Amino acid sequence: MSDKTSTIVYTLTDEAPLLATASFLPIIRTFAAPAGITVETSDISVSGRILGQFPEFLSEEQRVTDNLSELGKRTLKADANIIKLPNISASVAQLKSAIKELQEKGYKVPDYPENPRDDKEKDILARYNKCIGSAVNPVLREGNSDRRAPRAVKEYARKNPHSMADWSQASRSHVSHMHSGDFYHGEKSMTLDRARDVKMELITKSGKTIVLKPKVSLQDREVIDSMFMSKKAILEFYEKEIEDAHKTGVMFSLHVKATMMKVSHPIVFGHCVRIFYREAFEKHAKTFDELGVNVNNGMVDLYNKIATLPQSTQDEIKRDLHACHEYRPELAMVDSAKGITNFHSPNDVIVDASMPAMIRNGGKMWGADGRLKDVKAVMPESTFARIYQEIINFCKWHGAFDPKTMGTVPNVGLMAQQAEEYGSHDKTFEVPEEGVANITDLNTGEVLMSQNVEAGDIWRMCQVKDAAIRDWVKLAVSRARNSGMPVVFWLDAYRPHEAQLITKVKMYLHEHDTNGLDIQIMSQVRAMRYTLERVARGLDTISATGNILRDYLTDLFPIMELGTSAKMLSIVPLMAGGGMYETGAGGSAPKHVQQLVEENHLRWDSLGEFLALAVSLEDLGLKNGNSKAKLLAKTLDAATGQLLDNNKNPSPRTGQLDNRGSQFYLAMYWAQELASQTEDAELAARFKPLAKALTENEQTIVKELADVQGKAVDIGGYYKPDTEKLAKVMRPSATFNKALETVGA
Ligand SMILES: NC(=O)C1=CN([C@@H]2O[C@H](COP(=O)(O)OP(=O)(O)OC[C@H]3O[C@@H](n4cnc5c(N)ncnc54)[C@H](OP(=O)(O)O)[C@@H]3O)[C@@H](O)[C@H]2O)C=CC1
Ligand SMILES: O=C(O)CCC(=O)C(=O)O
Ligand SMILES: [Mg+2]
Repeated sequence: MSDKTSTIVYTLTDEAPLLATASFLPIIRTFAAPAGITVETSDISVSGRILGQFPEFLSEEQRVTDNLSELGKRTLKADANIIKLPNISASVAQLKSAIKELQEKGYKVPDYPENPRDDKEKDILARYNKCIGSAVNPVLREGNSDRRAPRAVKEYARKNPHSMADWSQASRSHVSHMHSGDFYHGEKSMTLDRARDVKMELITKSGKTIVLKPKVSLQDREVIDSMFMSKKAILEFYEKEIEDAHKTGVMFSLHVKATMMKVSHPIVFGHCVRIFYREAFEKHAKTFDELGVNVNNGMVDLYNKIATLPQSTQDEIKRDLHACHEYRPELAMVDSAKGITNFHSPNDVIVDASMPAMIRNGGKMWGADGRLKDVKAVMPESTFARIYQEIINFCKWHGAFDPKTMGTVPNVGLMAQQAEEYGSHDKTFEVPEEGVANITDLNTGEVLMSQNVEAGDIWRMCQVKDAAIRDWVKLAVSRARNSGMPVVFWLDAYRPHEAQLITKVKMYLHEHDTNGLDIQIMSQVRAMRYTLERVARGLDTISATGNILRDYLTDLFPIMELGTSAKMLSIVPLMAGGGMYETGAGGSAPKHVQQLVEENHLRWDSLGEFLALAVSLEDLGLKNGNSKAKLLAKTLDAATGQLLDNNKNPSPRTGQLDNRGSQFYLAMYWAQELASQTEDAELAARFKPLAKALTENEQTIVKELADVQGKAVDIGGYYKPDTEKLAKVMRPSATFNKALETVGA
């Protein structure tokens, strides 16, 4: 057993997952060491990523390696075994706060140059841009995605159903998307006949050639798409929908994915804000221009920038903004108590989580008065928005889903190698002038695809590699075989890109023994309807989808079934042979940090980490023939089962069992399982003292963990907490800490 193959890399990320790690990592290391497993860490937090970008601004001791790139390289190795926790996909406002915190801590990283004046500032901005949005996942996801609710978790949810609000047939909530002029309607797609290098260029009406992307190397049989969103069409669409919401008296909400679609969706978001407050923006255009206000980053940007103006001007602008509300619909709120609207920041309402939350709430969102109300959910891109209308239709007709009886919908997602839209940031452009946008072969000059575009349109090219599609089909077939569930490929034959995929899926299905399997291909809306009809009858159905629907469905169904996507198993079988185990599909829940700091209670549920660790250990055991690792996995699964059976999940309420208490119980059950098994006497002997110490001191430890709650604590920072302070806060039980030491390395 070589050292290399016995290593698990555990990521250090941000917010609640990072806090939970401060307590969980010592537990993992205690259990892993007797099996010869080393647990390394890799800091890929926002602050870590920033520091990794600017070594020359830092002192020798402050410098860190670019962990994200290193970890990205590791995913290409056959022995990679990575546990990846959710991380912040930062908005510009979050990035600026992180920079400020680092500067205050003595790290001399440069300011964020919003409007770079020279090459040096342009370089700084380019480096910072690598830290914003979904900067981590696309680098690490060198495999397709397998997300599902483990049986024990599903059973737990059936026995302990979360609340689901009622749906009324009279609900007025609905989804509004564009019906022309969006990415869907003008899309072109092709499968390459051979490897080619291409460029993306704009031939302007005035005769200029603007090269937007000088070179993209494409592989043989790769699928590429060219699509654009018309600015004119989206502005008209917003005007119409805002007016419609106002006239019909429903609340207005906008749902985008500005994290993953970090180039296109902030633009899509900004247009909506400017149309909503059109009169105020027209009146103050000159001032906003001078201040460099950019509401693509949300109203927060506007409020921050006008703060430099004389009070009377600020008041006038605010008055004019408020005046717009007179003839505009009510806006959905993110935090009604603090007056934070849907327009505050493009990352506050993230479609994959926000739409399920709305559906779980009986189709309602919060209004400014703190009440739940019917809402128009605006998602400009029609491609995937329609699935939400379909589920709304279903809920209006059949009522809310019942977590006690509903079936499960696991997902097999085409994600590898920056598949589809989620890999398109570096090939997405806001068109500067009217013209023809071409994807042109660099060697032959052949124009592969061309689009007529106008100034302000968003033009992008997406790619998906043949090997990724082939691997996805293989994964779908193997999940169907292993689970016995039917699989539906959610593919729309009318959409050019998906028509190309359908051809490939049909071709690659022939490579497998599909005898006895139920595999179908259906357009999104039909697939949704078919799946929901089964869900309501308690039947299970695997969804095999592209990258965006992977993201949407792996929040949507888990939130209906389990109350959160954080309890999912989320496996990325890396194409090079290794494995990455993501912890849930959930995010990093900023309000959890606030509760910890104010009340020393962490409500974060580490169930996702427990599940990920078990599959990571199992994989290590299987690949290395390490029977101890396999046994650790088996006993951990049993311990997690006990944790669920005994209801030892964290409570959201201060004073009750929290994340630390839940982790303690996991450790106790795990140690008991190891001590009592008979497969490996050595491991049993190693863990007996720990099992005894934890069992005997259960009450003391739980009390020690509860006693610290209720008071404010200092963890020495938000984006870069102080490691020692954090360890002290997250490991407050001396009895527990001492017991862990009994195992020894
Ligand atoms: N894979 C990744 O790296 C991902 C990262 N993100 C990032 O996460 C941040 C927040 O995103 P947001 O859209 O608010 O989604 P979250 O999933 O963080 O939060 C939604 C809500 O779900 C509940 N929740 C989620 N996970 C857990 C858990 N483990 N234990 C208990 N409750 C949980 C919390 O609700 P409550 O406490 O009220 O019950 C939380 O407020 C953003 O920065 C986003 O970019 C988002 C998705 C994936
Ligand atoms: O990377 C991100 O920003 C979010 C990822 C996400 O939502 C998911 O994978 O489900
Ligand atoms: Mg998601």
